[in-house]
Amino acid sequence: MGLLVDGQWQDKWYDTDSSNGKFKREDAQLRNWVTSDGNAGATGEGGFKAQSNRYHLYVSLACPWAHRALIFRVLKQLEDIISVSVVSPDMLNNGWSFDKNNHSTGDDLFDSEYLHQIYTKNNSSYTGRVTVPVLWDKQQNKIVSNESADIIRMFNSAFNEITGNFDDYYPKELRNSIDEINALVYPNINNGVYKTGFATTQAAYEESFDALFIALDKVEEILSTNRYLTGRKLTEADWRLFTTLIRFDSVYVGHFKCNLRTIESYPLIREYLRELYQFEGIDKTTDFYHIKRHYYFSHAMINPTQVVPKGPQINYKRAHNREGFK
Ligand SMILES: N[C@@H](CCC(=O)N[C@@H](CS)C(=O)NCC(=O)O)C(=O)O
Repeated sequence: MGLLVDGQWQDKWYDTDSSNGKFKREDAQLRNWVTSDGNAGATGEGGFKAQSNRYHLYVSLACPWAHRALIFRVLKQLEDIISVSVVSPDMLNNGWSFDKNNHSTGDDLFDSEYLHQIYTKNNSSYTGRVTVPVLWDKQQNKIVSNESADIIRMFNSAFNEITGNFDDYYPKELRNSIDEINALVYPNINNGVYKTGFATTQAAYEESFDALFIALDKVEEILSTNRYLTGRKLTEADWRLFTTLIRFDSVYVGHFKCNLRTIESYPLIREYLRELYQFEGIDKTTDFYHIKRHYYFSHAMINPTQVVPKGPQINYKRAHNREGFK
């Protein structure tokens, strides 16, 4: 675990001393957009036109943020258009690696050993954390984006003319509701589990723990009247929540001490989670070996023995009861 400083790799854990034990996630720095015509998107520079076989996605199958991108690649039928390399689940002294002997596909573009080499290929004096997902432009040999929230919006619409898939997970009429749900889910749940698990003081831990379960209770309440988070239509907001829910009972309950309740103990969320998991193509984006191995083996500061738990045994494929909801 570490980061790049002026292009040099430094092995360092997150600094929580300067924030009273609170984990603060660094903002993604590389924020260009692939667009259908190559014009600049909401942030960054232009020049990234949607084209078949031009872009490559670097992911970890363990990571909830990278998982979003993989899900949108499947939902939007981009599998033949955007290629993928998967890092090893073990993120140790050199950060994410491409060790083919340890469950990585290898780096299909440059055969690099570590993901930080992709960041320095893009900018030889880069300073910052080396995170997944990364969207790489094979034509210009540079990083388009390392922000999953942006990457899923690009995938949602930029390639529509190429794939003929016009499914819209961020439709105009629902944008306000989606943004509202994201504002509840991101800080309290998606990032909330990390804030809880990486807290290094009791007070910081309890603060995010409480906020996390208040937010999950709120989600349970929403799902009592709505099939999906914003109503009848499955949107980006649901997929953003899904990647945390599917890791929750296997990892966050134990490893991150998010143990007031399990997802299996929420009568509505557990069914909703199954519905999303059973959506076509989603199970193949979800890998519980990578998920459990990454967290329990890589965070030696939290789990020094690196022993990975065998359970829990949960059948995400059993029938769910969400069909009745309108
Ligand atoms: N804002 C980023 C966050 C990505 C992120 O933090 N990924 C984690 C893996 S789950 C990572 O690569 N962490 C490495 C590190 O922090 O050094 C996004 O959503 O794309």
